[in-house]
Amino acid sequence: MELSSFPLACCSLLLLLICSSCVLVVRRLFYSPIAHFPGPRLAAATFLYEFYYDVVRDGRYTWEIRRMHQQYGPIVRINPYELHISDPYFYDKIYVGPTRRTQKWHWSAKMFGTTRASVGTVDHDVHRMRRAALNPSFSKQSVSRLEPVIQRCIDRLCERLREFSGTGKYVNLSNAFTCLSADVIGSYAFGRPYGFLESEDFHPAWRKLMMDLSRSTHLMKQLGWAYGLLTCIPEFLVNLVHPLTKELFRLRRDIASQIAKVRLMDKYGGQQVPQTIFHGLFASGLPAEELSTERLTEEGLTIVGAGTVTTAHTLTVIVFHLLSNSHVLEALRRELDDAAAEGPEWTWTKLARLPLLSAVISEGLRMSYGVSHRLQRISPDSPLQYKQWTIPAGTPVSMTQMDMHENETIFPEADAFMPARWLNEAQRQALEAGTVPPEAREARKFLVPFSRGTRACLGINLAYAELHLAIGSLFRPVECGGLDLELFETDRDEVTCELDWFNPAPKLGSKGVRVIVHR
Ligand code: HEM
Repeated sequence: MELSSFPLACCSLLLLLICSSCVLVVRRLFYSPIAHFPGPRLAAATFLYEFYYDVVRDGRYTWEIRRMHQQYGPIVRINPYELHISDPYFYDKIYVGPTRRTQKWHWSAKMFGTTRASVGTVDHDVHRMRRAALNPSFSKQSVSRLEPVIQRCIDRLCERLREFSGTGKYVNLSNAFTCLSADVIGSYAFGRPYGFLESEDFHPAWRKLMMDLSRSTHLMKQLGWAYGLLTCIPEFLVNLVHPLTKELFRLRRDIASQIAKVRLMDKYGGQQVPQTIFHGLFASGLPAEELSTERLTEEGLTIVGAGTVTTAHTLTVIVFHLLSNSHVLEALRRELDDAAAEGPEWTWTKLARLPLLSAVISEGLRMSYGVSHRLQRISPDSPLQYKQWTIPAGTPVSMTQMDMHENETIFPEADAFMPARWLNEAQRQALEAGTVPPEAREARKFLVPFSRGTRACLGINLAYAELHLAIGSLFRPVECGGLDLELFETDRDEVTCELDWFNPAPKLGSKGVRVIVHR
């Protein structure tokens, strides 16, 4: 190309870009199947609106969507393709079981960089196949078999915490719980714990990595192609351009090598093979291409990520509120004292029957939300009817768990930690009278930390087992191994969700929930 024609080529290209952008905007605003839904025109015209709140302002679109609902009503178009609903009574119509095919939206499914894992699988039938292979490892029975491993990790955590008593040093519980959940999932996925609980300071870098990856989900969604590009360039360059991606690659490599080991064990280990999630996958009958190390590495990455931050966050929120509400803590200790007096058995089954402990866990799950990001689902074959609105088949529709859990009509004083809201009247009176309430309330229609339907959390049973065993063990009588904890320079801000990084995150610069361990 001659030098003189270069500016002309640039101008033509620019003009083409401007014209095609205009056509795109007109199409989105006037000819989209959801053009008639309410919402800001700018959000309907371009993803830049969401980009501004989630990338530039670091995870604030969730709150902007709340504002939109105040202005436009319970159904809002929040970007060129997606509708968001704020109505707890509609939740079960979006997050449905196998009776209706449900797809994920390819645009948001790539936010974890694992589109071949169950969590990132768009297609309903492929997801069903992948999920069916994983489900047996996460059934109640399988998790009950895992209980000794979970309890061993919790006992180790308690021992490690006890080492801090009398030293005058505080412990960062946010980090400690992240080590606990990572060691549990490491043991179950690959047959050996990561060993993070042995780290002197509870390995803050691990939690930071998990949260940084969580934070980058918005960028992955908006600029998924950039991640694809990063995977193509040499690793030493990746480190210069984007150090977090280098860490992610390291984690991927580590998981891939763990999977390769499990594969070898599975082939040559005979009867000695430990029952791990990946051993279960190799025995699941999935077709060979589904068992490639590349795909299983993505599954492993999600399992490690999903099984770590979520449970740790819920535990942190629960302990913070218990230590801030002495009357609830005293009642819980009484319940656990009585349970301990019944005999040495200390199992998930026994603890799950304790009404106040279960109520504390439900309230903790409510206040920690599960995930803070809206979850998109698509009904590919049939339209959805919401009030007078017909939502065309194939439209991504989302709701936000945080909106459900903070709904004042359903949960009055939603801001307050009130486990009693999960107890019936008789149980509540018993609690106020200082006795242990008899049995827990069942209906929890609006508590959705794990989401619902075919795409709901895979690890529900594991999470409940960890929560019951960990809270039950931390606050059991001291002579049975329990602990006496006190908050250290920690206020509510440390557990208040200020930023939506898919997982709830507190304000920037947060130091985590810190405690002093008393003798
Ligand atoms: C308190 C703890 C937990 C909470 C609140 C939670 C919440 C959730 C939610 C809301 C989803 C749906 C995400 C989506 O639609 O994109 C999900 C999916 C998932 N969770 Fe959990 N989770 C927890 C613990 C765990 C644990 C311990 C594991 C262990 C492996 C786990 C593994 C997964 C996986 C693999 C998925 C993807 C499932 C699929 O798409 O088929 N989670 N979780």
